Amino acid sequence: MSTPVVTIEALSAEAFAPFGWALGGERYDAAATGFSNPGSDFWHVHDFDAGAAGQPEVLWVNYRNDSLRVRLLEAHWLTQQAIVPLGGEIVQVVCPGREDDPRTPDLQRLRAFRVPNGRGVCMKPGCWHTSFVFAGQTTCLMLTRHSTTADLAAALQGGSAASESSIVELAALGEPEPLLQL
Ligand SMILES: NC(=O)N[C@@H](O)C(=O)O
Repeated sequence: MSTPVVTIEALSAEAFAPFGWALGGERYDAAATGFSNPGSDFWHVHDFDAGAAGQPEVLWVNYRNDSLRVRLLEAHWLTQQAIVPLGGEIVQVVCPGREDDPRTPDLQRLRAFRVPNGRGVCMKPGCWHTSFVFAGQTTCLMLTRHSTTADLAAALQGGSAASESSIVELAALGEPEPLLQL
């Protein structure tokens, strides 16, 4: 089974639109709700949705996987999830579910985006994903859902299946593990 190679793409709102929203940027968006003066700018970029009855949660996340090989993917079924790198960059891998089975990633449509410091992404619920760095560790601010985090942490710590998230190993699907490249 040959190893698929996936080229890491530059982040843009258009390219990321099938998976969610690209966030932020250095330039003030005068067309958005906000304000600018010589001392600061603020502007609207996204209305985060933690899902019905969801309590939005800020999570601090460190990423250290620099293998650039996609061995597993994760999806959260109730909430959007935003990731904003702080002081570094990440590579965000995203993948839609199969048309006939959203609970299984459609690996033919897997993509990877470079998310630089000062930008971010917010994924739609059900977006299969995983994250990498090029070297070292990148700390990120994450917006997610309180119950999803508690459910996922309990599952990862206890070895049980999560209810609000799914994690699949590509090998268990009989799929090759893509390698990311610039
Ligand atoms: N906490 C949590 O949900 N983490 C994962 O979704 C992830 O992408 O890191």
